[in-house]
Amino acid sequence: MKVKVSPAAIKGIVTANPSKSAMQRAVAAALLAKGTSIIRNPGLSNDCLAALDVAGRLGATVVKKDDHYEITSNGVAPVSAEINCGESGLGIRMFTPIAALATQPLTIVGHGSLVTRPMDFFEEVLPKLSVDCKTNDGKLPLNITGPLKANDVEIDGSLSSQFLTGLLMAFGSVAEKATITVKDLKSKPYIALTLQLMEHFGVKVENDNFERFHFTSRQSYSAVEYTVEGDWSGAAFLLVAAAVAGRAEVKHLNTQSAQSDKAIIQALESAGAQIMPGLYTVIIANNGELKPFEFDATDCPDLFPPLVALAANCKGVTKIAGVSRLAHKESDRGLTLQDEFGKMGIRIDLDGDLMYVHGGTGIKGAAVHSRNDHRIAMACAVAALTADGDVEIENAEAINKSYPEFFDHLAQLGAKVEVTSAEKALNH
Ligand SMILES: O=C(O)C1=C[C@@H](OP(=O)(O)O)[C@@H](O)[C@H](O)C1
Ligand SMILES: C=C(OP(=O)(O)O)C(=O)O
Repeated sequence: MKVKVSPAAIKGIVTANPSKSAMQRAVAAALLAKGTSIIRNPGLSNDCLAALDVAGRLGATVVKKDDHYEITSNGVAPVSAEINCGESGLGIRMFTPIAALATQPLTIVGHGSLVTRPMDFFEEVLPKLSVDCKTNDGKLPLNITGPLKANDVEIDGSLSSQFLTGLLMAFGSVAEKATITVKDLKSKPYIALTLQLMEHFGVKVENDNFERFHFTSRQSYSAVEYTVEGDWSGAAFLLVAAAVAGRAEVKHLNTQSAQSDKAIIQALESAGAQIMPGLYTVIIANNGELKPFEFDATDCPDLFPPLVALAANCKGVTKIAGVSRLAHKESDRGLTLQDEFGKMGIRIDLDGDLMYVHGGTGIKGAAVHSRNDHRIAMACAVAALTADGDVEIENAEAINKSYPEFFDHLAQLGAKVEVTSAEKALNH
């Protein structure tokens, strides 16, 4: 699908989409619980739908009601030998240790960018937990045979926090006395979100400074009701759109959330946008010329694309740290942002872990490509708002991975969005 976004002023009110990070975790906890859990404000993005499918294949009964899902489970009891995690990095890294609680051999697959993302971790760590694991040279498919035994284990958290989320969730239902020790953990706030979610479902884990996670006695997940929070990662694009091109109110955003990407507020503040946060709503407005800023996105890597769209509108050079966290996302996002924003006349320099965005030089109308990366499509759409002409985004359907409502929300805020071709694009 090709979508054309034209320059426009932003004005209006919109409700944030449900967080896929929170929704996928809740689906996993509901699978691990015994009884019926209710998930309100459910996400319907591809990653969320993949999580629901995985829960079904691992034995839960998933029923969609008007405004919520009912997930009934008796713990992990696979009804299929193959589990498909779609394109979700969190999905595969979280559900693999959970699936390994079962005794039967399972094959875990995915598609799109997921087939090129690193999974060596499992081959290294799962055998230490009594799980036989074979990867395809560190990539998908994974073949595992459990059952996983939760004992003391030391892991490396530098590539992704998602592996630790998976181990914590799985240990939560079987560990008696065990400690997970993690070295060099990145994306820490995502682990805070995992612990918060586990506690909501009745499993409590103590930690020392996010370095050691202690399970001290056998616990079990309870089937409960859970309401999915609004998504700071998706909303970041709308908040930046408001900061560069007008004013918007985004509702259903919890400013006390454990989500890492609420840090977008700090960047908007440094850039000089006007910010009016409530408890469950955020109003952002343009406040005249935006200033370049410095920001460390090491622990909130998904903010890079909206930060680049913001920086492109700030007069001067913005410096963002954490580029090394981007190499293994849906695309190699440092390079993708450099290429696609380059087409719109914005110079981006990459220097090791640092990104320099040369902003305020004028954004040009151009034809760009999402590179099958949802956050690149959304960043280009936001950049279009202040461009000197239309920006046409090829493979714009990539947004469905996390935020299918994105173009509708942008249009609701006054952007001119037009589907110029419904045909699926060839990969770039
Ligand atoms: O746990 C999660 O929900 C996520 C963790 C982050 O990954 P890393 O830990 O690999 O940075 C983030 O980039 C991803 O989009 C979602
Ligand atoms: C990297 C992302 O997700 P995941 O790793 O879960 O595929 C993302 O949403 O930007």
